[in-house]
Amino acid sequence: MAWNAGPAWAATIVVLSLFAAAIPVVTTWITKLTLDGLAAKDTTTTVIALAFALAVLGLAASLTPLIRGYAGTELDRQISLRAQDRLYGVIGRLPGLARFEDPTFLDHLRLAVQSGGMTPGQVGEAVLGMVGGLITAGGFLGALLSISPLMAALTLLGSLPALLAEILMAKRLAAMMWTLGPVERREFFYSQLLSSTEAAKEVRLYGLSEFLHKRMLGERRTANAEKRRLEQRQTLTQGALRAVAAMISGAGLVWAMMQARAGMLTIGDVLMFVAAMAGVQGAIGGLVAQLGLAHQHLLLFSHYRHVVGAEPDLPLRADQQLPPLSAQIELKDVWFRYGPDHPWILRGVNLTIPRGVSIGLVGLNGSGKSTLVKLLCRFYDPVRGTITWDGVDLRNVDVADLRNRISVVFQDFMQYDLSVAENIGVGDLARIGDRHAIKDAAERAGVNDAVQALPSGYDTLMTRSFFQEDEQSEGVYLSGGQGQRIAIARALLRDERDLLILDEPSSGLDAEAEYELHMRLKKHRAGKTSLLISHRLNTVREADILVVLDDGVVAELGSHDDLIQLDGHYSRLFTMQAVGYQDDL
Ligand SMILES: Nc1ncnc2c1ncn2[C@@H]1O[C@H](COP(=O)(O)OP(=O)(O)OP(=O)(O)O)[C@@H](O)[C@H]1O
Repeated sequence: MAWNAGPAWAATIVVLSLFAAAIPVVTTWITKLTLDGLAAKDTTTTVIALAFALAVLGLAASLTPLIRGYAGTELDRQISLRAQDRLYGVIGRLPGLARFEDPTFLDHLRLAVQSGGMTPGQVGEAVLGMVGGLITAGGFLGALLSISPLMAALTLLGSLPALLAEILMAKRLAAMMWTLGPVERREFFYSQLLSSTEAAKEVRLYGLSEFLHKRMLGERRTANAEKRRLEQRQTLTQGALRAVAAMISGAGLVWAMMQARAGMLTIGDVLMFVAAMAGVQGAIGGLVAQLGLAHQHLLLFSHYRHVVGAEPDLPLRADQQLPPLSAQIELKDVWFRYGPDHPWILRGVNLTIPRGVSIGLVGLNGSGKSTLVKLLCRFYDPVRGTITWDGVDLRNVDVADLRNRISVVFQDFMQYDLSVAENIGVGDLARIGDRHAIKDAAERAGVNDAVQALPSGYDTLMTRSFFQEDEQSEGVYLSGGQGQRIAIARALLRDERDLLILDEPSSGLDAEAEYELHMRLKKHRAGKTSLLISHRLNTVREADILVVLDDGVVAELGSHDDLIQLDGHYSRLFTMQAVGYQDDL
């Protein structure tokens, strides 16, 4: 990945890293030769040439890290861009909702996002650091061998425990990060609540700040305690290993001095020896640290790989075309629950939605109406039974094709921190710049006048979290009902779709606005296939077919008059609402 992201930068880094690793060894060797030359009173120009070489090496040693650092940062930027592109591309292409409701996947996702796509670059850096460390250590060890094979072996041996300890620590660190995943996600959740605009009202009214604050700190303390434990172990281990290394160096130094005093070593040899001891230990220490880092980054990278390699949460078989709806959508014995441990929500739903017919779907809270909508959009597949579109099983068509044929106002609709025009335009990206179509959709949703009255009309931002594009004026917050109408306009922008689904589209509107909206929608839905969910039965009574969902099945089906005559659930609920209104008179 690092190579593909920026081959020229990667090559520069490899060459400079190897060069930088060799510089200390060559410098030390030349210094030894220079000192020996001076001690032997060498009067040839060799000493001058050696000194000149040292000066050039000094220059290279000071410039190399600078250029290497620049190349490294640039390569990191390119890798990160590529990795983010891939990560969010994969997340965006997940066809269903199941992954977003799976805590294990969400933990992998958090760690993948947290690594920011930097891990491939960091692993590459660490590997290069290790290769560099090997070159430096190898060079110095060679030099050390020529002076004392015993000291060379001891130095090497002294560094091995550090290598093993670092691998162990990296493993523990990665395991800890995984264990702390849910803790840190909860901490993030509390901190978001404390600082979010949406939650600010309730948090203040119910006096939740202290409560959330304490919980947030509680999670942080748990994470800190876990991290502290690991760091204490790490500090102890590293302290012991450093002591061993220092003892070996000290013993080596005493030995070298004694040898020099006895005339067995030259001044250059002593310098070479001292530098080689420090160089080998430094290089192996660096190598060990890089190994630990590489291991840690690789483990973090495994979360990234888990997410980018995630299988689609729905089996994708696009072997059949999805033609425009010509006959009907049919649910046959549809059973559904959100997971094997969850209760059944739908228990054998049979329902036909003929083309050109308006359906009104009613039922008590939790009866499964929105779940049925999610199945029609194929955010999940039925556990048993089938949903067909003109006889074609939804499992066999491309989900993008299916969704392209549907327009929905969800009960929990979105309000984006974008301009009003864009908030409507995202309903049909091909027309996001078509101001005429956007205005037309807003008019049909009954929100055009309100939008025109905003400071910048359709260009007004629907948030006060950002400044407008001019960086001067602020956006606005719309009222609940106005926001809902914008969501309706968004759905109406794609009104040539085959199926229009409206899940509680007027829950936030006042009575007059609701009446007016339903009159507009009635006109709009006439002759089109639509599914309207509402608890206010006077708004669905006009539908061609009313469907009552109860206990996971279609309990009643027919026109308003049929169901009143049937004297069942619908009749009871309708009468209750009607009487409620009359009592108020
Ligand atoms: N993503 C989910 N994971 C697990 N359970 C869920 C999920 N979404 C909904 N449920 C459960 O499914 C049941 C049906 O929910 P659904 O939203 O479909 O009901 P509804 O009929 O639309 O209700 P309401 O009238 O309150 O909007 C509820 O018991 C709910 O707790």
